[in-house]
Amino acid sequence: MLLCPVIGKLQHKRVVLASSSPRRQEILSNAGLRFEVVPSRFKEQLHKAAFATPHAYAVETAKQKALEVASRMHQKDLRAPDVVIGADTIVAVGGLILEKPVDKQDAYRMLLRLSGKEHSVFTGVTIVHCRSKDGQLDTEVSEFYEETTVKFSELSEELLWEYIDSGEPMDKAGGYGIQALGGMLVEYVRGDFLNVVGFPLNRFCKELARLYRAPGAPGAPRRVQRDSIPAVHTFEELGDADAEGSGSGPAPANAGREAGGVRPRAPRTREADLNGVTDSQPPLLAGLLELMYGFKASKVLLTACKLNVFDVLKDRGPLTAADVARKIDASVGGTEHLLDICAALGLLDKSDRGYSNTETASLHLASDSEQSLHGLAAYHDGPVWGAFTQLGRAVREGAAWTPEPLPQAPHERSTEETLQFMRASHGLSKLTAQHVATAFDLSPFTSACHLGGCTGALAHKLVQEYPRLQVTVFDLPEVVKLAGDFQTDAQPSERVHFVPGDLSSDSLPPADLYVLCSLLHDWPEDRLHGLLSRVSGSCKPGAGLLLAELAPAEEEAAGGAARRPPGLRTLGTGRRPRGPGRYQRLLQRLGFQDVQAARAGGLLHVVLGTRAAP
Ligand SMILES: O=c1[nH]cc([C@@H]2O[C@H](COP(=O)(O)OP(=O)(O)OP(=O)(O)O)[C@@H](O)[C@H]2O)c(=O)[nH]1
Repeated sequence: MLLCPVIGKLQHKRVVLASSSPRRQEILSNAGLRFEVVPSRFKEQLHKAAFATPHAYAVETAKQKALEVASRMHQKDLRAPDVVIGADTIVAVGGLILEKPVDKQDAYRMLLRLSGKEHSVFTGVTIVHCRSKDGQLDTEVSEFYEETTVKFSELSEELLWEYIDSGEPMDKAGGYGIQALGGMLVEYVRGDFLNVVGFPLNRFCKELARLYRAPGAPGAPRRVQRDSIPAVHTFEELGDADAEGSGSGPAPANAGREAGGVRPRAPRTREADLNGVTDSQPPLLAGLLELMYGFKASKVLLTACKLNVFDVLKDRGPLTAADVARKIDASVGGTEHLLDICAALGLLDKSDRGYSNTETASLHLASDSEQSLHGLAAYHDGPVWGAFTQLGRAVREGAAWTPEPLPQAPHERSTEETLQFMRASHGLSKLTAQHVATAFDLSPFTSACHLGGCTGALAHKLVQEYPRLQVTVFDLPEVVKLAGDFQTDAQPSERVHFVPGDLSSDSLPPADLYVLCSLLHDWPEDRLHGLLSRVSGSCKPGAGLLLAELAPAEEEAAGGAARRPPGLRTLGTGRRPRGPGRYQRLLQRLGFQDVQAARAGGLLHVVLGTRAAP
């Protein structure tokens, strides 16, 4: 029996579930839906840190799963299915996203993290309507997510391991199955139970009802245009893109928007190309053009930050260009043009009532938000931009230059330049500190030394996470002198101490854990070896070394970078970024044992080794 007003809408369509999850298959077939199952081959490895919220990550992953299947079936069958459904379930706790555990230890870490606490389960769902037109796949995407709160009891070690040994956690988000043995761990659930199991049936039915209202009514599925911030070709195109985006056909109130994050819009791009269905442009040529045009988008973003556009729009309703112009003390025409480009880049929302921040802009581009990257923007708009405008001259004259000019020449900096560098580093550290501090269980260590620890953002997170830990921040005297300007907490911890010194020449403060974070990625091999040998020499047997470094983009890690320009974050090293395996081998060669690697959010990977007795 099926309830015709909802599931019946799909009765005469070829429906495909792009999921291998037996739970999703069961939930949907119990609801009377007839469908084929084609598991997606999309790798669930999007950069989590690139998403403003956990649900934005789940929605994007669900979308990519569904689009991959739609595209593959279209190519293979020369006939696309009518509807493809994709879903992704994740657990979010304390700023972390948990997916399926990779092994028993991982399951243990996840369950320990959930023990005695509330967490959120998000399932992102995407419904892709497909049509073949002139041999091309045309897709219309609708997406949403559902959140359920789950509270776990305190779990004893014995119960944890018995549960892990049952094998149940391994294919389940967060390492538990609420519908089976895992139900015993749960104190209460607030929200849709089936959402935790893997598919929010109730919300899905509401979405179908909304989508299949009279054709042309508001809420008809929106055409998906592009899934990243568009490349800037000309400013004029960007203005057009915005006009297209806001004027052409109704977009459902929640499509794209609910995912949080930057909402994509793109100018005059062929749909099929963007969904990866056909890729008529050689990747290198597309990459080449993006490199040529990319600086325009950077400059728009950096300028809007500098003029405090995102501060003015934060926590306010939509403002007109004239309102914004008044507040930033700029011309109305110029401001309007800048705001339009920001909207076209997906940084602002534009409506009839004016402009407002996207969630991402308020979270990362306003100067006073907890996760602000305003300092990083100012650093790139100032010294980094300055260094790059002098690049040709530096190359011709043989002057030393690097893409990150300041850390390389610390003694030549003015106080303001040092502060600018510290603000940039502080923003990034605050964003990644939680992930770095919790990637491994560091509770056996009682003293740590963060080498190049700058403002102490990571040190403060470490002492918050580990109540027995004392942390020394070791950095250049001029940095230590200014570190007091950067309060990371209302109550600075007495367990964080600052010691001035130079990493490459002074003896390192004693500690049983040394930490290096986001420091080594653009160092040449000899300098890297030199520092790691010095650190290794300071480690007593049993002491640890924790390295947290930029993770190469997935395609770079997989060796695909040869076809593309190198990742921008490691620009200037002249080689592919080092993956965790490289650091693991280095530590092993230096006499560290039990060297393990883990992901720390989407931006970093972390490697931990223990110094063996000589
Ligand atoms: O309480 C429960 N929580 C979660 C689950 C199951 O966990 C997985 C979540 O993983 P994902 O969303 O990535 O889906 P996959 O299984 O990998 O299938 P895809 O092919 O769609 O990627 C999901 O199976 C949930 O059902 C659970 O069973 N109980």
